[in-house]
This record gives sequence, C-alpha cells and structure tokens, in this order.
Amino acid sequence: MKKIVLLRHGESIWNKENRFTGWTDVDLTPKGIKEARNAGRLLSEAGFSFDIAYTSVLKRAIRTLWLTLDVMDLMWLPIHNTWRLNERHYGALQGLNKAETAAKFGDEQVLIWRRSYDIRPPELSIEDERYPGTDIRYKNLNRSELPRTECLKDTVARFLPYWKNIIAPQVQSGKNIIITAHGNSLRALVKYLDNISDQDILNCNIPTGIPLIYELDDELIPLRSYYLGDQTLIQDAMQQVANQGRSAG
Ligand SMILES: O=C(O)[C@@H](CO)OP(=O)(O)O
Repeated sequence: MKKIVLLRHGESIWNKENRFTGWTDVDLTPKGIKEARNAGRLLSEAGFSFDIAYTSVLKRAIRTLWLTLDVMDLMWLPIHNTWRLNERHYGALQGLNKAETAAKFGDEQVLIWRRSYDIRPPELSIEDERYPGTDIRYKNLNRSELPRTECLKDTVARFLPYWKNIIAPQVQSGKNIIITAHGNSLRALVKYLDNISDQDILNCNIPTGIPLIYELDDELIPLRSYYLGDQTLIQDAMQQVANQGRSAG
C-alpha cells in the first residue's frame, strides 16, 4: 500500500480578510504559521516521514511546507516547486471580498464562481496588473499557459500532466511524498483520485493546515482517505470554508 499526504497551506492574510486570492502571493497569518507547525506535529506523531515534497510557487504554500518540515526535522528534503500546483486563478475576482461580492451578485452566483466545475469567473485583461505575464517566476511559461481566469476544470487540466508524469511515478516507485498546495489545486487532485463527478465536487471544501492522508493501491486507486486530527474541529473547518462565499445577511 502507498500513502501520500496532501496539505492545504495554513490561513493566509487574504483567507483572514475573506478575499478571493488565486495567484496573488499573500503570506500566512500568525494563525496560519501555527496551523503549519501543528500539521508537522500531527504528521510526526502519526509516524510519517517523506522522501520528496511538492509545492506551488506561492509563498503561503511554500512557507507552510517549510514550517511543517522544520517541525518534522526534514528541512534537508528536496522540494519541487511548480506553478501547476498554484491555486486556481480567480481572474477579475482576485482581491475582492467574498461576502461583499455575494451581497452584490448573490450567494448563488458566488457559489457558481467558487465551486462550479466548468464555469470561469470573469477574466483579467492582459493590461491588468494582476495578470501573471509580467511576473518573473512565470517567465518560462508561454502565453497559452498563463491564465487570465480558471474554472476547476482548467486547474485539473494544468495539474494532471504534472501528477501523471512527475509525482505518480515517484509514488509508484515507493517514495513517500507530501504535496503542500491550495484549496482548489488540491480539489483538482482529490476529484481525479476519487473520481468525483463534476456535480459532487461542488461540495468538497478542504480546510487550511490539516493533513489529508490518502492510502492507495499499486494502481494508485484510493483505498481510503482521512484527515489527521480532531474530526469535529475538521468538520467545522470545512463548513467555515463553504460559508466564506455567503453574504452576511
Ligand atoms: O480565494 C481563493 O483563492 C480560494 C482559496 O482560498 O478560495 P475559495 O475557497 O473561495 O475557492
């Protein structure tokens, strides 16, 4: 049996401010730092160790991984950063407050933008300062790879080649791996692994800073998956993520 660990970054500044984040490179809050350290503790206590780590090119995920590995005394571990694990690009919604956007456009519309599988949020123009084309970390990407907005289906399409060609062969060869990434890039992987329908993925919300363990057979088909930690708190944390897109009244 193979095991992989998926970890969403700890609380970020824009999680706390309830803003659509996407590819915006915001850092962790003090609570997010604590969550990342706690993830390391939970993993150590459960006897996990790793051979390779994968993360995005966004600091909230990178720092979460560093803190987790620090607690586990694994800072020497090779880390592979890829834009393919970045959060889903939220287009022109990036920076807007989620509850205010729901008050303006309705809870239903915001739920569609946040969780529908194949409907994209409004896109950025390439002149917009939020467009990733001028950011040096993406200089080797071509125009067609640089998103102006993404739905989850787009995130699945850009992440899956990396899973299939880079990560899955390592898992199959027996390496223990951790993937530290984002709510929606991890939903993309969960959808693929568990073969969740386009409709049902709407109800999947991944909380910050809680290790999600997948046990897989030799074909990398999941045998079971579970979060490490207090299960009641985890259910609450998932519900909180779902509620972020609701208007206050
Ligand atoms: O804003 C974002 O980029 C994501 C993750 O924080 O949010 P949501 O859960 O609304 O998809």
